[in-house]
Formats: sequence, C-alpha cells, structure tokens
Amino acid sequence: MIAAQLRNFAPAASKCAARRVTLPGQLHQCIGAASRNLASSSSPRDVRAEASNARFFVGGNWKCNGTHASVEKLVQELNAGSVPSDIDVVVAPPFIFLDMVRLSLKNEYQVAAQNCWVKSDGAFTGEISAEMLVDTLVPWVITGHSERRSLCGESSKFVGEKTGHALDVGLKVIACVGETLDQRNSGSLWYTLDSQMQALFPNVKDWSRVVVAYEPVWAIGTGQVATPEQAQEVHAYLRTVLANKLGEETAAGVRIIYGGSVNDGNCNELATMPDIDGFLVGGASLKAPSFLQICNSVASRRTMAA
Ligand SMILES: O=C(CO)COP(=O)(O)O
Repeated sequence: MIAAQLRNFAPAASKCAARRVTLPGQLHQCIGAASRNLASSSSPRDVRAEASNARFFVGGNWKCNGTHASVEKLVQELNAGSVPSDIDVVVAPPFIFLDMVRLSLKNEYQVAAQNCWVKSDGAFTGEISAEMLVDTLVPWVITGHSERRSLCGESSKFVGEKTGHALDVGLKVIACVGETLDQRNSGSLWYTLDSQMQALFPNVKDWSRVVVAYEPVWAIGTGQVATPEQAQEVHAYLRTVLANKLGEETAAGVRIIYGGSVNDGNCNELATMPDIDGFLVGGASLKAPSFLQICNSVASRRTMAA
C-alpha cells in the first residue's frame, strides 16, 4: 500500500520539478502536497520540506585508485589550489594512503575513510573499525556506497547499523543512497530510496553529523549525469522524507549531495538547484583542477540565492 503510494508520487513530483525550474518556490509546495498524501498513511506528521539552508559540501571519493607517487602528486596539486572557506571539502583515499593524505593535506581539506566495519574491534579479518578511524584522527566515513551494496552484499539494514555505530563512536558520516536503472524504470524509485532512508532512522541520533549522498547507480562512472531537474526532484523528495521524520528545521539543515558523473562541466548547473548541497565526486576527484573547480561551483549556488 505504502509502496504503491510511493510509486504514485513519482509523476506528481516530476511535473512539479519541471515547473520548479521556471517558477521558484512551487516545487516544495507540490512535493509537499504529494508527500502529505504519503504522510497520511506512512507518518502521522504533516510537513512540507523547506529548501536547504545547509553549508556546501564536496567529497572526493578516490575509490580503489592510486599509487604512492600518484597520491603524493594529487595532494601537492590540491595543496597548491584553493577552495572557498565557507564550504566543507573532504577527500576519501584508499585506507592504505589515508594517514599519509591526512598528514600532508592542508587544513582546508578533511579526510574520510571509504568504509568501516559495522561493529567494534575484534576477529573481523581485513576490516577497519570505526574506533580505529577515530583513534587515527580520521573524522569522516562513507557508508552505503552502491559499490559496497552491490559488490560486497551490504543490505540497507547493515548500512543503517554501520552508520549508527560510526556515529556512536564519534565519526561523521556520508551515507549514500541511490537506485539502479531497473529500479527507476520499473517505477520503484521512490520505494527504493524510502527504504534506504528508513533503514538509517533508527540508527541515527544526531543528523547534524550526517551528509546524505544521492548517487543514482546508473550515473556512477558512466558519464551519464542526472539532469539538474532529475537530481533536484530526488533531493527534494529525500528532504521531505527527512522532514516527515525529523521536522522541517532539522531536514533543512541536513546536507543532501549529488554523486554520479559530476565533473567541471556540469557542476555549476547542478549547484544552482535549491536542494543540491554539494557533490560526491568519483573520477573527477582524481584530477585536482577539475575537483577544485567543482568545489568552486558553490559560487553558482550563491548567485542563485542572491
Ligand atoms: O561513486 C561516485 C562517488 O562516490 C561517483 O563516481 P563518478 O563521479 O566517477 O561517477
């Protein structure tokens, strides 16, 4: 029943998103109206998600790439560049380079691990615990990346528990959600995203330490970036899901960032969308000039807000 309603939400949201581009302010009313229908059965709260007021955030996910020499070069190039002081920039090197990168990057940048174990230390061969990350002064961790969901079999429940544990021991978390092309095409986009989000709620006590990354699987590493309207439509929906659970004020402060084939040519347009609070960048984060340009796309957002 709820799943069916979530599917019905898609066309309404889509129509509204298209209108939002030319008629600022109406998308949230439309999304809000659509979500109120959902809320009547899925939640006792009746809320309308306000647009974001959150600080811009750019993450660079280096994935399983790099040699000692290439990582050193990338760090040098990032250090030679500059990023706006009013945004958060966080890079996630492979574990083996994490400490080296943390110690050699200048202060404008923070580091994240790409993953951690779901529990505390113990007999978990090959894993790194959240406690170890805290102990080695790593502030952030990525959880729920689609590559870990699909290649390592991580379920939403597992991702939720891992996210909760990482937060409980003091990390900040970039929690990823996103649908496959099949899920989008078969009409289960909203259901998929909602169930990934619902798995986080029982585990997260402090949403100020969570960044939600919307990464459609079909856009990751494919060069097929979501259009600004497609991304905005989903981000507004995710903010409504957050608002239904946490209230509008908290939801407006949660960063919702977009990932999937972001580069220096498409970031500015994406950054103008009211619910896109930044990016999680894969391939383009390995090229310092592109990554720095993506960080500077916050200027497009400021222009829109002015
Ligand atoms: O998975 C991603 C970031 O976590 C996105 O990767 P690409 O930017 O290479 O598509």
